[in-house]
Amino acid sequence: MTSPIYVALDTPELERAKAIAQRVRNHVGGIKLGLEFFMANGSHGVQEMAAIGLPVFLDLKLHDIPNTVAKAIQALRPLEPAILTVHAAGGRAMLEDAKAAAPAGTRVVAVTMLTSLDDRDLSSIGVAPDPHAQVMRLADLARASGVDGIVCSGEEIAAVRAAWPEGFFVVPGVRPASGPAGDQKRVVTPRAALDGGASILVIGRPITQAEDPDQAARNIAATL
Ligand SMILES: O=C(O)c1cc(=O)[nH]c(=O)n1[C@@H]1O[C@H](COP(=O)(O)O)[C@@H](O)[C@H]1O
Repeated sequence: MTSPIYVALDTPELERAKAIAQRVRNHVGGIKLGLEFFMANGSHGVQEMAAIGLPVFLDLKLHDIPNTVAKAIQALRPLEPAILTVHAAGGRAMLEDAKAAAPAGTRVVAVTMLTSLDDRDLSSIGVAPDPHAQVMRLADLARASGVDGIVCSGEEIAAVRAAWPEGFFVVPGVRPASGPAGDQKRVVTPRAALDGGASILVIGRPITQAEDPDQAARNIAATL
């Protein structure tokens, strides 16, 4: 069975990203490249990482007017990422245009409420302090817009899966039982996220900051 773990290679250093990917490649299902990597290495860096042979999740969390997001995705088309993120809060037209602009084989997933936020953070941006309701609302919007799925925390995944059985769901903010949460606020274990119905798990620092990333990935895989 292919591993549901996508390792988040959050580094600006191409050689470090390559080295970690090579070390963990037998214990993960794919690699995630985000803003930090993309700002430093651009499309060329993504192509070099793709050559390693694992599926690439390009996590740029696009959020702008529909035309700008669609043009940005058109510019990324040659990369043919397996997964691409946009922000659900960009609204229906943006989500529709993002999906239309993406290559046929790319799953477009909409970030709902970042796992680094909690109810107080919602209040501070003028949104009702109810993470569950906010995620469900944005999941409905994402589904109606025709994108492939959403990103949410492990706290909401079971309800999201029940409401959208065929959706593709990405769960970050997962931590092995003993690990530090760092800047993440809505955290569950990898096992709990998978049991709740996650399609894939995004795991960064628990693997990349470990003394032995390969062993860390193995240990997490053994709990699934
Ligand atoms: O879209 C994401 O991947 C994402 C969404 C979200 O709500 N929270 C979140 O942490 N992420 C990403 O998931 C990764 C989590 O990394 P760690 O906290 O180190 O495991 C980072 O690359 C984040 O950018």
